[in-house]
Amino acid sequence: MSDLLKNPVLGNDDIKSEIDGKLQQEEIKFEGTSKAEEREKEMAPPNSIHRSGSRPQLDVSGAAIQGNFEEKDPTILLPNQSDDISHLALDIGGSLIKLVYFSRHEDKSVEDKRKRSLKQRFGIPNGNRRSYPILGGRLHFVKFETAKINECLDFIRSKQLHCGGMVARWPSDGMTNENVVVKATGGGAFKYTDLFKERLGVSLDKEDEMDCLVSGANFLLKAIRHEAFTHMEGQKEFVQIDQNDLFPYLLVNIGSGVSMIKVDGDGEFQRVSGTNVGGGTYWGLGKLLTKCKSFDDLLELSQRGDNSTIDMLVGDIYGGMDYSKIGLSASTIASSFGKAISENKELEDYRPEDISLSLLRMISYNIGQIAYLNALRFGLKRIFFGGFFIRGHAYTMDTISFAVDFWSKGGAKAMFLRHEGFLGALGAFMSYEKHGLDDVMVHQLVERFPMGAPYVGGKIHGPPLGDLNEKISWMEKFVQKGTEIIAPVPMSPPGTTGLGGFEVPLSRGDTLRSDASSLNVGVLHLVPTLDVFPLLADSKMYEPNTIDLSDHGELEYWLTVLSEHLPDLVDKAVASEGGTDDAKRRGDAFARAFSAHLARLMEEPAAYGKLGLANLLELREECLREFQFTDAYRSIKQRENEASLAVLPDLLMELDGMSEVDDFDVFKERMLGSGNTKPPPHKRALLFVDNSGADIVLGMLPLARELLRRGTEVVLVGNSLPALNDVTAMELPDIVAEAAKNCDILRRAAEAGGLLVDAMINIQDSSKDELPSVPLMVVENGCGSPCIDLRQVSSELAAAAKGADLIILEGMGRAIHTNFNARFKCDALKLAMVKNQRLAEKLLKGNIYDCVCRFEPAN
Ligand SMILES: Nc1ncnc2c1ncn2[C@@H]1O[C@H](COP(=O)(O)OP(=O)(O)OP(=O)(O)O)[C@@H](O)[C@H]1O
Ligand SMILES: CC(C)(CO)[C@@H](O)C(=O)NCCC(=O)O
Ligand SMILES: [Mn+2]
Repeated sequence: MSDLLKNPVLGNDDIKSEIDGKLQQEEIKFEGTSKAEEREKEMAPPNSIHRSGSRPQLDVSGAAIQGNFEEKDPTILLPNQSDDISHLALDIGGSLIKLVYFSRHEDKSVEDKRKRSLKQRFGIPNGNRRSYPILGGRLHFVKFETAKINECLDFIRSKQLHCGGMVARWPSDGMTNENVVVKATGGGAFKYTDLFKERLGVSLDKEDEMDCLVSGANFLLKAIRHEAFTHMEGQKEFVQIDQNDLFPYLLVNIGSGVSMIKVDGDGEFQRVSGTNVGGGTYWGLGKLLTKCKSFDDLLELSQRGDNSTIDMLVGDIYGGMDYSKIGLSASTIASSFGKAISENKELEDYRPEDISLSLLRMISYNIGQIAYLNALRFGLKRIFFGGFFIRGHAYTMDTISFAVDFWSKGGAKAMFLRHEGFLGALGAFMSYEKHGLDDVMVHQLVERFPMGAPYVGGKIHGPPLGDLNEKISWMEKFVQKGTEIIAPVPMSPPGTTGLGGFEVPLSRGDTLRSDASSLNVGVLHLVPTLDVFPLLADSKMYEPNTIDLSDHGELEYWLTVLSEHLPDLVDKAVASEGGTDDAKRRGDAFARAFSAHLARLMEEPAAYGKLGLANLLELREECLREFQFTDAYRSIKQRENEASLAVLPDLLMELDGMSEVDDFDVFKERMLGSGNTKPPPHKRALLFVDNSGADIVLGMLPLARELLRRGTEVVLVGNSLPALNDVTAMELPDIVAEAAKNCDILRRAAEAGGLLVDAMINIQDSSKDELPSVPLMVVENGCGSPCIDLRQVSSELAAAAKGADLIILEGMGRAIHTNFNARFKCDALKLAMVKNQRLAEKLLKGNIYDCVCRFEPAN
């Protein structure tokens, strides 16, 4: 007997259960597709739509190479290529307007000598900036109620999203919008054409709604890691879809109405079914029956509901008995709302909570069932559900999953998409072919979760606050009034529906666990210069995180560690900015914001997608940057570097006095050989460095020096952005230059590697009395976190890695928290001191302050 039969009131206890168990992740299989089904499949209307992939012509007249002609991929300026492609796309549906818009990254990259010499050596491409004009920026996701379209128009105007690429040139000149065309889909693209022309002066370029849903879904499933997830009995489990095994699938978009689309490939699909009983039905009927003022209120009501007061159950009909012969238990819903017929009650006699739940279950089950039937009809293995009816709501997803599971007898599983309601808008955005978004690869996208919107009473109100001051003053108001604030403070644009931010569940579920999260999506950063680290043994199987935070105990522990460390971090951050009043305000706001993130994650660990310790640590750094703390450890790092550099000469002398460097067994053998055999030195070593001060100066530099002495090229790999007291790539050349003052080996290697700017000339006319040295180089790793995800590294690191045959990962973040279990194509050495008791015990069966030395030779 299935679970549905035993317990149709799915939820209650099941839903409350904590997120520590795991769903079995299986290939979804239907038990056989019959001949009749095959026939049906053939009879389906042959209206598959194929989309042309042609790209518009570039205007290359007057093209000129910018900068150095000798570069491998120089930037080409196209002065006559108009840049007025819009950076906004819309999906105007029956209930909601969805916006996807793009903001360009400021190009802060400086072409210093270090970079130029790396380019010469490795031939690093320019990040394809021109071939992907859209890259190098952020994609934002926002929604509004269609009924409040004016707010949407105001938002577009306030952000100048309607001005295309010309905003920088003529910011306030209304005339410039004349030729701007904005891609739009959904029925409203037709209905509101004139309104957009009148109010914003832009023309809407209509894109087919189904076309957009499909290209949006295909993009997400291919380009975003862990976009899809299953949700059963309160358990969310991210699914990694194999890009080469994505099609065919059934896409069920639950908007106001429901569309079911069989997707066979990019631009290859067929709308096979639909139902008019959808999200609009739930919200519309719910509004009439409960007098609720908002969709969220209605959904919240359902969480306290008991539908058996309204629904007619099998037991109501069968005198409390199961109808087991046909597999129905007494508690199965026989007829939604059926109890209302026989009782002599008015609408007022029913609890709105019960009505809402009954309605939600009726509609979700029905959609789940129709979806299953269509999947069966075409022999489809996967069903993805999108549309804003789902709204990240645990109970809704559980109900749909349950229906699919029940009807398919466990053979099929429903899957959901994190960007649920934005498929159409994303698809419309991608139809700007000049953006080249369809070529984006997984490793070029980074999702971030800024503390976007005011957060009160466990709820996020309003749109993300872009302005720093606005953010801080909101946080301050929050502090003053605490949880008493229930209404959002005025902000622009008012009255939007909870966008860009995240909400903390209101109740952990008296009856139902809420994860009232209207938007669990962050801002998508597109970074064209990111690459997959080429020395990973198996990049598909690679998992950076050593610690799995889906284990509740682990999550709790690490969240506590981070919150306990917070006051100290704030002190340091404030001090790093001179301890001014402004810095104090920002520090305070940072602390609130970061605590809010932690609280949110404690409540719902998967709120921001799949969560690992590395993500948490990066979130903290991002949050600091968000409140403009660019380098909290700046002065501490400086002090420690100076102190260490002062004792370096003595250390080097001591090391030189030793017969051989203090080594450890296997690595020692690989380096020094045994007996008479002297193994050849490595050709090039990548040293992923960690902390400033003694760590880099007295640890890694002497190690680099030993390698250089043996004739191994050394590449120091430093962070692109500051994180804790980690040394950054930017800081390394100066540290090396200081160290080189007292050491010939380092000096000559640094010269050869282009690190000593003044000495560059000497290399050119090659000093006669010195033998040429192997180079010591510095590359940035592409990240700003104490950990490193090797699926997303800088192109210069990827280029340097191509000739490397030794990797040394140093420090807790890079060698233990992440990459402890990573396997490489070449020799790898992982070095760290374990500064955490729990890790020492659990992971290494050792003690705090033990040192880890893992040497893994290439197979
Ligand atoms: N804040 C909200 N306001 C109104 N409806 C919401 C809200 N949040 C979620 N919903 C639900 O989402 C549905 C709309 O989903 P979606 O935006 O995907 O569809 P749509 O594009 O407006 O409709 P259609 O595609 O049928 O034209 C609503 O009918 C409602 O059930
Ligand atoms: C009409 C659309 C496509 C508009 O998005 C949608 O609301 C829908 O699919 N409605 C269901 C219509 C039907 O197939 O019965
Ligand atoms: Mn829609």
